[in-house]
Amino acid sequence: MLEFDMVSKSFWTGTQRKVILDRVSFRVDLGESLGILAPNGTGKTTVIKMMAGLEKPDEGEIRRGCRISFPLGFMGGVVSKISAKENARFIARLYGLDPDYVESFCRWLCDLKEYFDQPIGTYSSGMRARFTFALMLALDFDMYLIDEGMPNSTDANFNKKAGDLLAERLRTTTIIIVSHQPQILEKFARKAAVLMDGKLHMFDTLEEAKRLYDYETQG
Ligand SMILES: Nc1ncnc2c1ncn2[C@@H]1O[C@H](COP(=O)(O)OP(=O)(O)OP(=O)(O)O)[C@@H](O)[C@H]1O
Repeated sequence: MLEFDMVSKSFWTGTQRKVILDRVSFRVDLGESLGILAPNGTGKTTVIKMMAGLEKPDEGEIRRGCRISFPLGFMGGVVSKISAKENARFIARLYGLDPDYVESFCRWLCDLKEYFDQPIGTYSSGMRARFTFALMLALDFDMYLIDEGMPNSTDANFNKKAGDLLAERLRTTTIIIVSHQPQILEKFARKAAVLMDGKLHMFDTLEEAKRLYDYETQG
């Protein structure tokens, strides 16, 4: 499980305080994938980072009772000076996994050909997105954190392979996905929440969440 207990978070922008979460409590249990709908700029990325432990709450407590992924697309642990191969093997060792397996899984999924052995600093943003997505799926997590859906890749072959794999993972793992587009959440989660004005409103269905979201964003 992942639990937020009276968690608050805000940023000082120089002229005002931007409140992301105001004493928010909720819990996500394994097997209950959750989609969080939020308009742009309300704090989707910040909340996902807090779930992963990359951003600290100002107040309150975040409890993690399972293996939670880094956010999809997060490049923090990846070193640009070395190749995808070397990164994959290094990170596999950090997580106590077989480096040969992680390397070959990533090589197959992101299909970067000879670039897989070149420094990541030479990749396009789409190639990087493909690699970090492959790496996330190669590691064994109970909960996957996804910011705004699939990686930004124009490679149709990769999108198909990655989409199928993610759908397959959904049967055995739990996904928390944040987006401003309800249609992205539909594919991943039945339970949904709306993040706005520092509060997280939880609903049993995406339909109910959409009603509040549409009302608030479209009037
Ligand atoms: N470290 C920081 N210092 C100050 N303000 C920040 C910081 N991080 C985020 N913010 C502000 O907090 C708000 C929420 O940011 P965040 O990136 O979490 O939103 P988001 O919903 O993911 O946005 P988008 O949809 O545009 O990607 C924004 O107004 C942003 O400028």
